[in-house]
Amino acid sequence: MKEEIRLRPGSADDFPAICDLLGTVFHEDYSGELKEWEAGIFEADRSLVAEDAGQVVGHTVAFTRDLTVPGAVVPTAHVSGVGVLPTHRRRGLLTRMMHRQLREIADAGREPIAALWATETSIYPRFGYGPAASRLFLDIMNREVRLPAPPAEPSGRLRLIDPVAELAELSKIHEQLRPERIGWSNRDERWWNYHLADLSSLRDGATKQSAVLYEGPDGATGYALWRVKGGWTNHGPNGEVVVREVVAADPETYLALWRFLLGIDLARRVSARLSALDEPLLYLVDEPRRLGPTLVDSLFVRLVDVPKALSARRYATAVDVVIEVTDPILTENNGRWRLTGGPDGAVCARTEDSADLVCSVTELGAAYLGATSIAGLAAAGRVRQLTGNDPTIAFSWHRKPSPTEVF
Ligand SMILES: CC(=O)SCCNC(=O)CCNC(=O)[C@H](O)C(C)(C)COP(=O)(O)OP(=O)(O)OC[C@H]1O[C@@H](n2cnc3c(N)ncnc32)[C@H](O)[C@@H]1OP(=O)(O)O
Repeated sequence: MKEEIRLRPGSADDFPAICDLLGTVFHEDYSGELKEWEAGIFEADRSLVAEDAGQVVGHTVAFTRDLTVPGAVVPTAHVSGVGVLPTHRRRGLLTRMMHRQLREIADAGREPIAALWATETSIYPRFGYGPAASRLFLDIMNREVRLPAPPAEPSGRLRLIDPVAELAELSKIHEQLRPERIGWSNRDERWWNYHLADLSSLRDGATKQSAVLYEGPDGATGYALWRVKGGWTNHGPNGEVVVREVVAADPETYLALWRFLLGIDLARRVSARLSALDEPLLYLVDEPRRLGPTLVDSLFVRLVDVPKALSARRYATAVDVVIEVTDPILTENNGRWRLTGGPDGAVCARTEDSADLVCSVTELGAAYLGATSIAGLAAAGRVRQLTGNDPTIAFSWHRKPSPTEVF
């Protein structure tokens, strides 16, 4: 009789087989430097494998990190490394792994939400993950856009640095800004090393990673990371600056960093793949159209513990609303919840009162970071508003999410 495919916790011994699987499903070479890179952040005790006759045929892992949400920093299971071998796809293995992983996160009780980046947008809503943030891919014609002049007497100056040698500086700025930046994940030393690792297999024909720091009288206030893909045509230089990250504490720093990136010689394009929907660059340049923005989904959020998650974040205005939630996977979330609170905090408790709105846990995940409008979801028929008590403004936030890394 054919043995059933079983799910079991992963272990450090499974790591080579997991890398082989990830290499197969993501069409990458996960041997050598990529394998070493992944080993630096692998959490064996939070990995889940599907095993068929001794072979690892499916995998997922939840990384232990925090996420900044409106008004709070919340422990968040960062789900990643999801794959099922092509020989075993569409037999419900992902479904089994997602259900088991969510149950384990819920039972552990530490993380009220989970988050992930999806390779394909349609995969995760069925498991309660809602598209909670969007990003802009920018494809900038750098010679066609003008930025305002820098201040006559700038308070800081730019210095090219080795990002690994000056990790402490980068980390300090990141930590100072993180509590306010929706969608940012904390980076301990392992995650900084992972983030800054400059693997040749990830350069896609570009130079090694470069970095610049903006330093004012009281210390560094921002940095940028980028690479350049050199190129020439019959018309001359045609390089592309590939921006990885721009972190700035204030408008002067932000302007200085982008002036620098847009002005790099021998480049005719500047690309950035993690720009926020309210990216200040949109409001700085004279020709935003020449930024070539394309809208793409980014972070998906799953409320694992609905009352805990809803009371963990803050709200833009006073809110007192009853939400009827459906969650076919974590059924303890089913039912009516009264959310009361505002800018200083919130509480959420089970109620028998009648509902103002009805939705699935996926829509709550989509609205959680303040970027997806509840009224918009209602207009799409995804949320049912039963009364005029509309929490759309309360759920929104003054800045859009700006996740800085695909984990
Ligand atoms: C957070 C991350 O790591 S994102 C990375 C996701 N991984 C990848 O993209 C790697 C390549 N793909 C794969 O490894 C697999 O196809 C997976 C993991 C996406 C899906 O695994 P499977 O075991 O085939 O999924 P499963 O059989 O449980 O399918 C569940 C449902 O999702 C649907 N589904 C699965 N994959 C996809 C997809 N790529 N696009 C659209 N729908 C999908 C199935 O059709 C099925 O729908 P149904 O219930 O209506 O029939």
